[in-house]
Amino acid sequence: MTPYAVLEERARAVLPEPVFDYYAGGSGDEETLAANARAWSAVRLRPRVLRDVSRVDTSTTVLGTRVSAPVLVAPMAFHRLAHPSGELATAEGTSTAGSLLVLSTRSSTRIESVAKVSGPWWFQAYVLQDRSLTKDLVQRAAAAGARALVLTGDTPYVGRKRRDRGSLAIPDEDFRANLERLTDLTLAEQASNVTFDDIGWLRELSGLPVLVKGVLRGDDASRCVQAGATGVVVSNHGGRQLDGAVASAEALPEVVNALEGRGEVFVDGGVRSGRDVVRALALGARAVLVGRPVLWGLATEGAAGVRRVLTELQEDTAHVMALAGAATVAEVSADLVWTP
Ligand SMILES: Cc1cc2nc3c(=O)[nH]c(=O)nc-3n(C[C@H](O)[C@H](O)[C@H](O)COP(=O)(O)O)c2cc1C
Ligand SMILES: CCCCCCC(=O)C(=O)O
Repeated sequence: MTPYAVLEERARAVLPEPVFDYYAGGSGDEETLAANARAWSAVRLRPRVLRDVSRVDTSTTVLGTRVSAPVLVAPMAFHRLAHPSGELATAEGTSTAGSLLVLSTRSSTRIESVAKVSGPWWFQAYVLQDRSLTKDLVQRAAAAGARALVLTGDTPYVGRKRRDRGSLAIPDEDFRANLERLTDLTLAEQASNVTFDDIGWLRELSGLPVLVKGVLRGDDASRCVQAGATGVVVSNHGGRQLDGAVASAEALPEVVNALEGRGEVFVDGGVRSGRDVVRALALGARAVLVGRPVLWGLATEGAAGVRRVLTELQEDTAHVMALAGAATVAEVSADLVWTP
């Protein structure tokens, strides 16, 4: 079993089945969920020999913020389903690992409380049916110290997951952690009329740089940047939205080529090892985001588990960089990828 599979099994053992299924599942037949992991494996590396790798530095910057490694925490909903300390534990584990948390609109803990215990963090924005709710959330996030917004663009409707058999109960207090005044629940659903124009709207509201998450095409990435985005996150939502969508590793080169350095490119989906991190950087990503592994760490050991997942990924990244002949993140360049 891979270290990731071992961790996943540990989480399965401690989580109620509906919660595990909600976290682990993908949409439809889970084709894209499976494709994500396979596509990283298909990227072969061309290691350099006879390079001085006696010291390897995995640190880098993301939108100007220094992080200990190019590995960030993806936005994920409802961490209190995994652990009573929820997003507070995730924020603590993330900052002690020197990483950066992207806090979900669907956080089950108040934004301001997370901000107090967090290192650098970004806020993930879903545009909700009642846009005044979104306005309030992003302005609160900016006031609480978020350094960027991540607008998720791939969720006009939530993907249908067969593993969700309707038995997942989200406690009202978790659902409403940041939506106390909500009376009509439908108003807190994702809006299905979000467009490129909303990038400028969010920038103006918050005064923050905006990344667009869920981009899988070069033309969309270009339009995001033209509309004012500072970059994009290449993502298929961890295989939870359009099943059959291209794997993230397959989409990344098209997006990187289209942007030609006009914005920072991040990627997520199936990143499970230092090999995958190095593959992503070599294909042009600034950093990766990891999702489910962080939830498994949180479920099994709280903040310490989140920290462990991130530091093990960092250490593995350093090891893979050394064996590939790259002493710094800048040295992880396109020539490391083998093209048949
Ligand atoms: C349980 C769960 C909840 C998620 N919630 C959100 C969310 O609230 N907002 C969002 O933009 N993406 C959300 N995502 C998608 C992640 O941000 C990310 O794209 C994906 O998990 C990365 O794939 P990985 O889990 O294979 O690493 C969620 C993913 C999972 C597994
Ligand atoms: C009941 C609201 C579900 C929000 C969707 C969170 C998400 O992006 C995901 O589960 O994936």
